[in-house]
Amino acid sequence: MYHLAKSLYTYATSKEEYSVLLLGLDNAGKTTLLTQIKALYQPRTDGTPAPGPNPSKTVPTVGQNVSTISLPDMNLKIWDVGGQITMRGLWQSYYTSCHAIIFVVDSADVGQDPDITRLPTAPGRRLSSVSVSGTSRGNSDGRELFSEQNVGINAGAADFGRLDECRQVLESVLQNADVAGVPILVLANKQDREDCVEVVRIKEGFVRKVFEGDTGTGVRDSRVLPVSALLGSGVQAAVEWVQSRVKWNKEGRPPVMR
Ligand SMILES: Nc1nc2c(ncn2[C@@H]2O[C@H](COP(=O)(O)OP(=O)(O)OP(=O)(O)O)[C@@H](O)[C@H]2O)c(=O)[nH]1
Ligand SMILES: [Mg+2]
Repeated sequence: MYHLAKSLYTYATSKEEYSVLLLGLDNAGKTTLLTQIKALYQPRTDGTPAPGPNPSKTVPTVGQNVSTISLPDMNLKIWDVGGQITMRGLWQSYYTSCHAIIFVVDSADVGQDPDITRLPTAPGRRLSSVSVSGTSRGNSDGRELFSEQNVGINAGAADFGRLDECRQVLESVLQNADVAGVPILVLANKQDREDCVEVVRIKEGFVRKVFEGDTGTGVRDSRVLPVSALLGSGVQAAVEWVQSRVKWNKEGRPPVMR
């Protein structure tokens, strides 16, 4: 009887917790986004809002930052991991336990015409040429997948910014069997910048092609949204999308009860 009462009490007082993984190239704005989300959703103990992002204090992430925000019907535990090449090998260790992925793209660093079909191709740069092995389609060592040659660095396509690198990194995330069925939100960040490209161009230029390609077949649910992590515009819509999709996918990836 005691055990029954205890489990009923625990059930009644606990909350569903979902893990959200922030991914994207270095400098995309992941840490800025996490800081903005905290400012919007995580008041300090005295009730005042947490401070918003401060560009002069932002440094490249080495390792991870994690914060839990409390929403009326769930907690979202948000993992911000470093996007530098040397950090990307760590990403896959988060895949099995995440309920959603937010892939952040710097909209001011994909060229003014972000259409992958226009990118010059250099032999040996395509991800399909990467040898794969191991249980999760070759990601036993993510560093190999994300080596400079494989992610299109020094591709000689200055007009396209880091478009090809971005596309290959997104493809390699989707290729991992551990993220199959996980909702993926792509954020076209830095929409406040004058030199940014519109979300529709990022979507049509490369994201849709990645999702519709071979690597995107395991994606259950995806969306592309414009945001400015720095100013906060679009951030609430992004959180709401994640909130609704993790719930919808709850049977595929059940939450942790806390
Ligand atoms: N204008 C503008 N700048 C932004 C925005 N988001 C991020 N930045 C700037 O972009 C730079 C990189 O931001 P970070 O948040 O550190 O990027 P990151 O993705 O966490 O980078 P890594 O930790 O290296 O993976 C910083 O100078 C930010 O101030 C945005 O929405 N608008
Ligand atoms: Mg960071």
